[in-house]
Amino acid sequence: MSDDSRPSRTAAVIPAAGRGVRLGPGAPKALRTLNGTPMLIHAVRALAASRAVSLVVVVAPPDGAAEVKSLLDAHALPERTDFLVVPGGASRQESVRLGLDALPPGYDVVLVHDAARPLVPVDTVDAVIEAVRAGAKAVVPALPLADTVKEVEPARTPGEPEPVLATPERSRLRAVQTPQGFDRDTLLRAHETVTDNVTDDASMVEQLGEPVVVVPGHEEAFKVTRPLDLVLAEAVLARRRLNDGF
Ligand SMILES: Nc1ccn([C@@H]2O[C@H](COP(=O)(O)OP(=O)(O)OP(=O)(O)O)[C@@H](O)[C@H]2O)c(=O)n1
Ligand SMILES: C[C@](O)(CO)[C@H](O)COP(=O)(O)O
Repeated sequence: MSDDSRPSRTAAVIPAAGRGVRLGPGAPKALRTLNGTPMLIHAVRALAASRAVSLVVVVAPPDGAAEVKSLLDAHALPERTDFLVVPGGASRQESVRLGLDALPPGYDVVLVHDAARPLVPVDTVDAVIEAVRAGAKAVVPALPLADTVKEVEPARTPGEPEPVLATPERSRLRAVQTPQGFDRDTLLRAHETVTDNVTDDASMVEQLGEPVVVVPGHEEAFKVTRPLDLVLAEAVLARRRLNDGF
């Protein structure tokens, strides 16, 4: 387990500014509740559970910074952790960059964690931090795939059959999660340099030509994307309560 006794200091940026279109109509995804508590609060608690994380920067929906500040004030969070809230942007990439702009000096390890992955276990968070502290410039937690994957020629009309182009060797593929962990300077350089639209921060570091390594992810770090994921997330919380003896 990590601790703060080493000179290295770790901050986490939590992009939480997405609408959650795939989840269906309603409040911005991070503000929707799981067992009565906003998803964002679950995600903040999951990151702040690591004793190595001393600052959490929450990137709120563009017009929701005041609401997010009130939510953080209204929920019990570890006193050892500082919190900042900034408004987000139109894409995940822009939201992460706005979070990085707000990072004060003195943090050399930076995690980027989706608010939409509210149940990541602290051991996964600590494993990512440890790998960065051990010298990796970019670390991603990931899992082997459960399904065979096909590369296709995407249909021009939804529902049309799609020709298969290839079947990539599954043993070499990983499904990537968050938190992704970075040496701060490398992540800042990636966000300053890469302008392509990408879906994760590690791929920006790859584009710099810097090495990225994978550590084991966790099933419970899944992303809440579609309505069925809400059912799964609440089932995981119910199982945890049972295991904790509540
Ligand atoms: N403009 C955006 C878009 C996404 N995110 C965040 O990036 C994370 C991963 O994005 P995803 O799960 O794809 O969320 P949404 O963009 O909200 O989902 P959808 O595509 O269904 O709208 C989420 O925590 C989301 O809040 C963000 O901070 N700013
Ligand atoms: C960052 C991420 O969670 C890694 O799996 C993912 O890439 C986010 O992608 P999305 O396109 O915003 O769902």
